[in-house]
Amino acid sequence: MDLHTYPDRDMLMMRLADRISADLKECLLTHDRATLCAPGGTTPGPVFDLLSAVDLDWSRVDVLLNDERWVPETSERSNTALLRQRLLTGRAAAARLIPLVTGDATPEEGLAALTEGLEGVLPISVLLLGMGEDMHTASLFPGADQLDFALSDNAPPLIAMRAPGAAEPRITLSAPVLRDAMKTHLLIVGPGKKAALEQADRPGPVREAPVRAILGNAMVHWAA
Ligand SMILES: O=C(O)[C@H](O)[C@@H](O)[C@H](O)[C@H](O)COP(=O)(O)O
Repeated sequence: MDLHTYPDRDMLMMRLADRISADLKECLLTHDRATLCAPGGTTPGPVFDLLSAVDLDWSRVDVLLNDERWVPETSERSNTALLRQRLLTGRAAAARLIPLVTGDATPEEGLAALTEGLEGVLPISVLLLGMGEDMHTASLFPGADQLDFALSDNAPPLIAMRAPGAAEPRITLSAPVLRDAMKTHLLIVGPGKKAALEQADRPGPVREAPVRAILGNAMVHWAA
């Protein structure tokens, strides 16, 4: 495992934002556009704040969530709202947001339109992921109804997912799309997630620790 440990969370967020912006700039040197794929949840806000001020050609960047909770954007659980408030502001307001939610009642109903919206933005250039203490990443939760499908090599890019560990239905990128990313960073903080990471790093079935699907490709960034 490629684990990077930082003296504190502030340092982690600064160094990670630097790395992600360098990855994006490098990609834009040789490609017309770059895709930055980002998590929701409570951890990445400070990285987004720092990135939003970075001087790069954001008009050539597509921003896509790893996964979305099936809630309206007015909900405080909306990952899209988090991106709009913390990342797609300042200089980064010029980036293009690729939606992962529709006004449909269920993710199954929105799936086809959202999958069409992914055309031209894959593979992911720079992938930032989070992880839960149950070792889920994106919305690949242990015990989720579509987990085996989402982990399979022939999975479609987007999957509707319901899981005991998730408060609402989700839509998530599948394991093959996450694994195809050119650069992958996993952001975790705190002792509970460190212990979970160590457990995931031991051999075992991916379905019991879905983060294993990407662990071999990822730079892992941790601070207490
Ligand atoms: O919508 C989500 O919940 C995510 O994208 C999810 O995969 C997240 O990254 C982890 O659950 C960690 O979440 P925290 O940062 O809140 O611990």
